[in-house]
Formats: sequence, C-alpha cells, structure tokens
Amino acid sequence: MVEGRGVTSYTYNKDGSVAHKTTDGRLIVPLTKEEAGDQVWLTRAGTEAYLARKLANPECTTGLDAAQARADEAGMPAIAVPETLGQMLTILAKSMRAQRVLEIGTLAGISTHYLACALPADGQIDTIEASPEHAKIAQANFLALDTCPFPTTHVGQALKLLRDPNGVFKDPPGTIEGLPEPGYDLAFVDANKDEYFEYFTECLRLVRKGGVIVFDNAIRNGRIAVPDGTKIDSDCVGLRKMYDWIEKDAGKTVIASAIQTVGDKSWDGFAIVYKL
Ligand SMILES: C[S@@+](CC[C@H](N)C(=O)[O-])C[C@H]1O[C@@H](n2cnc3c(N)ncnc32)[C@H](O)[C@@H]1O
Repeated sequence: MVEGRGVTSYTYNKDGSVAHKTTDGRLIVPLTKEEAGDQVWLTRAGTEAYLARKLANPECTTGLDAAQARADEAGMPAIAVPETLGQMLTILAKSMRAQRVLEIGTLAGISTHYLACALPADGQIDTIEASPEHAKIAQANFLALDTCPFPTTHVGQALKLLRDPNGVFKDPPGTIEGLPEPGYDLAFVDANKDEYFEYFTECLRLVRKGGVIVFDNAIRNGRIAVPDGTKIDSDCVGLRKMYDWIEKDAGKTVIASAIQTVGDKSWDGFAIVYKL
C-alpha cells in the first residue's frame, strides 16, 4: 500500500506504471501497479478504467484500442472522448433512432465510430476535421474498424465548410430529396472551443426539430461560471456566448442542460441541447 497522505491524484503512465502527485504538485517516483495497489482505483483515472472495462460494448468497442494506438503513433493529442462518453453518444443516437449525424471535430475518428455504431447501415454520418493529418488517421481507423455506415470526412475549417453557400452543408440533409423532416437527428460538437457559439448557430440550422446537439468540453474547470467582467480565455468566451443565448431564448427555441463530469483528465463536462 502507498502512503496516501497528501497524495491527490494517480494516473497511469503508458508503460503501465502509476504516477502520483502530491497536493503541492510534486510528482513522486512512478509506482508499479502492484505498488499502487487498490489506491489507484480510488481515483478518477482508476474509476474511468473500471467503468470502461465493465461497460464495454464489444460490437462497437472492439478494435478501438488499436485505433487509439494508431493515433498515438502518429503523435496525435490524447483528447478523444473517454469510453464512457463515447458509449453515451451511442446510447443517445440509438435511443433517438438517429439516421443522420453531424460531428464537428473528428481527430482519429474515435467518437465518430461510437456514433456510427448506433446508426442503421443506410444511415449518414458527416464529420468535419481541419487537419488533413488527423483526417488521414481517422480514415485509416474507419477502414480498420469497418465503421458502418462509413463516415464522410469533410476536411477543412468547420465554419468555412458549414457556411459555404455552395457547399454540402448549404441545406439540412434530406432537403433536396424532399424528406418531410430534413435535418440531422444529432450533432456532436468537439472542435475549436472559441467557435462554439458559431457551431451552435450552424447546428440549429442543420438539425431537425426534435434533434439534439451535444457539446463536449462545455465546463472548462468551471471557468465558464466566473462573474461577469472576470478575465477569461477565448474558449470560455465562446461557451458563455452560447449559454447567454440560451438564457435569453428562455425555452422558446431550445431546451438545454449541461452535466459536469470528473474523468481521468480534468473537471469538465458536456452541454446537451434539444431543438424545439
Ligand atoms: C477534441 S478533438 C476531437 C476528438 C474527437 N471528437 C473524439 O472524441 O474522438 C478536436 C478536433 O477538432 C479539430 N479542429 C479544431 N479546430 C477545428 C476547426 N476550426 N474546424 C474543424 N476541425 C477543427 C482538431 O484538429 C481536432 O482533431
């Protein structure tokens, strides 16, 4: 057992050892899993790993470790959704019987795959990614995972693509085909936090009535909630614009909620918006 006094956090290193930090920020010599003993499970990282293992849905999660390894080898940042949030997206899309999904921010396609898993084979998933390198790894992952329906990755700056008057996002999907309810059933927003308000506006245009928009990283260690006039970063400015808009709307256009989470990374959470 490890002396727990003053130790605030434990995280797994890539080699399986466990790093632990003290309250004063000192990083103590890494421990083996055996040395860390049970204590590692009494942490956010340990609990996240436990839940991911217990709740995995093999039909969707098989191959995701290799997909993440491909992203790691390519030097991509480790900022994909954790398994629990990925699976929540699957459940949400499945429970809505979603057929058309929009994602903003693909990275290596991990969240895209969780969403695709919920769709019928003839469903549609459009994902937008600014980085051609990220899009390339995502494409390799979709092929390796046999992601179905196969996602269409749109490479470019999200707002430019979404606002192109001649582009694929000009109208909600199904408009030209004359569908009675054109629009995406679900949108998942996980790209440039500064632009969340603008993504919100575009999603409101593209999502059908009764559709849902999920915004990842919508809490930012609580910095969204500091008093007006406090200096905040541009991420929070974008998010606060969205929360201000929803407040003014007062339930006329959308119903919204936001859930704070403690994952293995930090204190954050997601916002969820239902279009009336
Ligand atoms: C947090 S990661 C997405 C993670 C992914 N949704 C997942 O959970 O597997 C954010 C991604 O958005 C992309 N991105 C950032 N700004 C963007 C923009 N303006 N337009 C499109 N993509 C952008 C980044 O290159 C990065 O790959």
